[in-house]
Amino acid sequence: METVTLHNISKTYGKGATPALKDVSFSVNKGELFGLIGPDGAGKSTIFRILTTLLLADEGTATVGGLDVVKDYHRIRSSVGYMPGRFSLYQDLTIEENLTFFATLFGTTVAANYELIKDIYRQIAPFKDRRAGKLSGGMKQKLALCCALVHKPEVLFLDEPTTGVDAVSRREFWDMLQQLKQQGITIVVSTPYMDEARRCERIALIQAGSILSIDTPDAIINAYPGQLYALKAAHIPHLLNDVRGFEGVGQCYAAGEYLHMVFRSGSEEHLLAFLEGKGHKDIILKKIKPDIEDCFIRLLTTTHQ
Ligand SMILES: Nc1ncnc2c1ncn2[C@@H]1O[C@H](COP(=O)(O)OP(=O)(O)OP(=O)(O)O)[C@@H](O)[C@H]1O
Repeated sequence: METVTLHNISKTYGKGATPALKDVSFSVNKGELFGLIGPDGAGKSTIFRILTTLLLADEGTATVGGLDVVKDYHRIRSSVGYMPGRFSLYQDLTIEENLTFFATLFGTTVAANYELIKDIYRQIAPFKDRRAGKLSGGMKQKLALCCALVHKPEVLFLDEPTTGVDAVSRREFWDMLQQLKQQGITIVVSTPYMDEARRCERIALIQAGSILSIDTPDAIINAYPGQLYALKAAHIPHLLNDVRGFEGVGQCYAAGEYLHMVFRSGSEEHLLAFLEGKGHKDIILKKIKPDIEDCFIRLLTTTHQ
């Protein structure tokens, strides 16, 4: 059953501006952990603002829990949890005061829905008298999640919850989301970190207001056309220039300590001979499986050609 739907949603902020969303359509199933994956400015926050009824789309329709975001905005607001990208807590209130405040706002109490938040809250409870402004990034994130959950929402919208948080806290956060999913909550989460896509059941890759692809991470990876290679040599900056000068190579870009590349028409032997001729040493060229970032880059060029 579909819990969140968007049909042909478009949005432009102000006259003459570049559209933030262009004809976006997708749906999220009940109980699904769905990821919106894309770089800054892709349009992720705009989608969240429309779905949480804070912003009107110019065109298209959207529903949450079967309710229309325009007509039924009031009912939607009480049935969803929203953790906006920018830190949304009251800096001068303590952990406990923030949580009580959000519970009161929704006409409930912390005790009434404690079961849902207890595993997360336990981790920050030792600091419950500390002001939110004095918490670490990871603790702020846990508190914000508790506040978004305290009224037991059916759908949870999390806008870049792991941005600016350390690697361990990021991993812990995704573990928490898996646990919430077990409790039947539908979760829509955005991230600019491609490696986090793997933690979602399905993802939408989004760029410049358009959806490039929607599927499971595995299906997106399996749909990668052709063979991807990783290439390394003693001097990487020159290598990138030289490879780009070789006719038979299609895309080539830096990816960690390697370059990732695909052949357009050339072969491994020809490329190796070409690079050796340019004086490159210790060359490693190997076939690799793409990750989500490779798929994203590939989709970007095929979509914009
Ligand atoms: N209030 C606003 N007024 C004008 N333009 C806006 C506003 N909010 C967003 N935009 C523009 O709309 C586009 C999409 O922005 P959006 O915030 O939805 O992207 P995002 O993927 O969430 O990225 P970010 O992480 O940077 O917020 C961007 O070009 C952005 O500059």
